[in-house]
Amino acid sequence: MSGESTATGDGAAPAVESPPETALDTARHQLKQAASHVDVDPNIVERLTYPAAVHEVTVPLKRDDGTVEMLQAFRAQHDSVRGPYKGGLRYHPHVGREECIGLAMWMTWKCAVVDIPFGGAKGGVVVNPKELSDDETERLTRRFTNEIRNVIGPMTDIPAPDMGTDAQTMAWIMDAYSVQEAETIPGVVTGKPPVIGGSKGREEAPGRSVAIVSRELLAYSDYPIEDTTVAVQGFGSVGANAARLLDEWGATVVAVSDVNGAAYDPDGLDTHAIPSHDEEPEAVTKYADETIGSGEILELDVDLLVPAAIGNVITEDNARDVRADMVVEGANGPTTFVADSILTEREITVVPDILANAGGVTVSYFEWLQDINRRSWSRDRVNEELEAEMIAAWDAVRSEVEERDVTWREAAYIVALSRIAAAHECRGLWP
Ligand SMILES: NC(=O)C1=CN([C@@H]2O[C@H](COP(=O)(O)OP(=O)(O)OC[C@H]3O[C@@H](n4cnc5c(N)ncnc54)[C@H](OP(=O)(O)O)[C@@H]3O)[C@@H](O)[C@H]2O)C=CC1
Ligand SMILES: O=C(O)CCC(=O)C(=O)O
Repeated sequence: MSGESTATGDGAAPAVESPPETALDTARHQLKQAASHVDVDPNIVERLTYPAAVHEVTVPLKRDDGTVEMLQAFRAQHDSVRGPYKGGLRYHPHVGREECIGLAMWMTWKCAVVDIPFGGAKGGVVVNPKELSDDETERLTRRFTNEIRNVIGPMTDIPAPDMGTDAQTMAWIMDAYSVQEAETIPGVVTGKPPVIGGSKGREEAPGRSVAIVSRELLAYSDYPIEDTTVAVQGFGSVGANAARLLDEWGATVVAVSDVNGAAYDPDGLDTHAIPSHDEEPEAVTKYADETIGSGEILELDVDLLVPAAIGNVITEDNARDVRADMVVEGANGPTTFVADSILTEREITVVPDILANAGGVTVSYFEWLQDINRRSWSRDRVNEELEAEMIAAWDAVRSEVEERDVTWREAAYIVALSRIAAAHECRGLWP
């Protein structure tokens, strides 16, 4: 299938080697570790070790030259005890079945940490979006929507953007789905453009929550933000928004990177002058005076490191070279399980993805509420409510850190797993 040959194409030029642990391995290890801290029915843990369903489809893509390529695509649905499945869709050459399951599990915990009434899902198409024209991306998206339309819906499973997809992709999904249903159904996806029911502030939200959590961690650790140095790997929806906010709030952002490498200035970069992935892909190093490698950014001697690109970048091989005092995970699963133990042993504080980047799905929830009510919120209201939700989640996790003397990741899992297990107990697991 040509989707498989696309998967090994060189267009994305990954800056890291193939993953030593799959997202699913990591997610399962983390669940097992969390379960050891919580008084939870082992049958519930066993249930949560597996996805409820994984839908695998093949999508014919008609290229502009008239040829047709068959692409592989997935939608993994993990758990819906607290509400409809929720999670992003990525277009990336390395999308895989196990990766989608692991990412769907993280969505379940993430929604529970911020206490929003959704479960976890994730999906994607095995394709390099940088090799597609806009027309090809639209055709692919509409056809993919048709292939999964029976398993998505505003009350069942609600996709959103992730790597390689954006607001326009969500608009095409909403349109393709609505045409089939013969009515306009904005709530089938979130992360849409505001003109068709998207929420103001959704695009910046995951980066904003990474910045909020970083700010809280710095205050908690007695690091004045104006004396703090930061490095951010990935300058897309998550990384660029996080870097720019931290810059605005007084931190010195010394390095930001994309797939080609990093712009570096020990005196601080002007993050607004560097094009984000949305503004111009692969342009971070284009205008920089000084550059370093994409991997090197992870080993800079900074106070705070924010990996916000792809998964599995901090591994057994480089975890001992990380020199930051704190890591706030912007990407999903940037730290492998083994690397996480090494960072813990080295007393490097790691705030996990399921808390740090949860602002995206939180504002997706606000968007879904706005769609149901057919009433839009102001950007100020969105940002104020996001701030309140993130601080509540931060406080819940911080309490567990303090009371149980566990890592921030264990604490976030304890909060999530307790809420999910309580819902399973209450609904009854075994019919
Ligand atoms: N978008 C969302 O709502 C959310 C996303 N996330 C997670 O955050 C991460 C980033 O997503 P998002 O910001 O949306 O993605 P984008 O596609 O907007 O941006 C990704 C960024 O990472 C860079 N990048 C890609 N591959 C590599 C690589 N191999 N090495 C270094 N840099 C690389 C890209 O560079 P280039 O421009 O050169 O391609 C780009 O700057 C993912 O893990 C995603 O799952 C988490 C929560 C919500
Ligand atoms: O907004 C959403 O529904 C999900 C965003 C996402 O995929 C994520 O948080 O990883």
